[in-house]
Amino acid sequence: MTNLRTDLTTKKYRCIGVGVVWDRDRQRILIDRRLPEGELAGYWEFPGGKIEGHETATDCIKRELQEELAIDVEVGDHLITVDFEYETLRVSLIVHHCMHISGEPQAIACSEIRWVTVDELDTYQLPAANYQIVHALKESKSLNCG
Ligand SMILES: Nc1nc2c([nH]c(=O)n2[C@H]2C[C@H](O)[C@@H](COP(=O)(O)OP(=O)(O)OP(=O)(O)O)O2)c(=O)[nH]1
Ligand SMILES: [Mg+2]
Repeated sequence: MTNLRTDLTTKKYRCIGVGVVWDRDRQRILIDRRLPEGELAGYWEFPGGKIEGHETATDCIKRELQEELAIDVEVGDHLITVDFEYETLRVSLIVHHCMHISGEPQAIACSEIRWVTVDELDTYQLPAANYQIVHALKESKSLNCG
């Protein structure tokens, strides 16, 4: 009971807009590597960030991708929302498919960027919450391929 109360009062909660950015021929997705210090240091992720008070998830994703990677995207369909609890943080990741419109991705707020296929995602170290996203991507891919 004490632990539960401590968790409820001290655990930070953040709502994050996340983009699965497809290249023009819809073969590859953009992932970035988090900086070597801070939360989830060195993990690979889908780009995104905190939803500000006034924003929709779509607004947030468009803004974050411009700020973090200097790319312009069209935010499309919702893929999945993942609620996940880390040791010191609770997050909701609101994930949308995006189309890359323009701009060569720049590693502004991350250490590295790569375009990868859905199958290649398995070889990268991703935050625990992201496995649900990868699963949803594989499911939508198998549906698309009939
Ligand atoms: N962007 C992103 N965040 C993720 C993913 N998976 C995952 O667990 N997270 C978590 C890690 C962080 O705790 C949180 C997002 O934090 P962030 O550092 O990107 O947030 P931000 O860009 O708004 O940065 P800041 O305001 O905290 O400086 O969501 C993911 O695939 N992409
Ligand atoms: Mg971010």
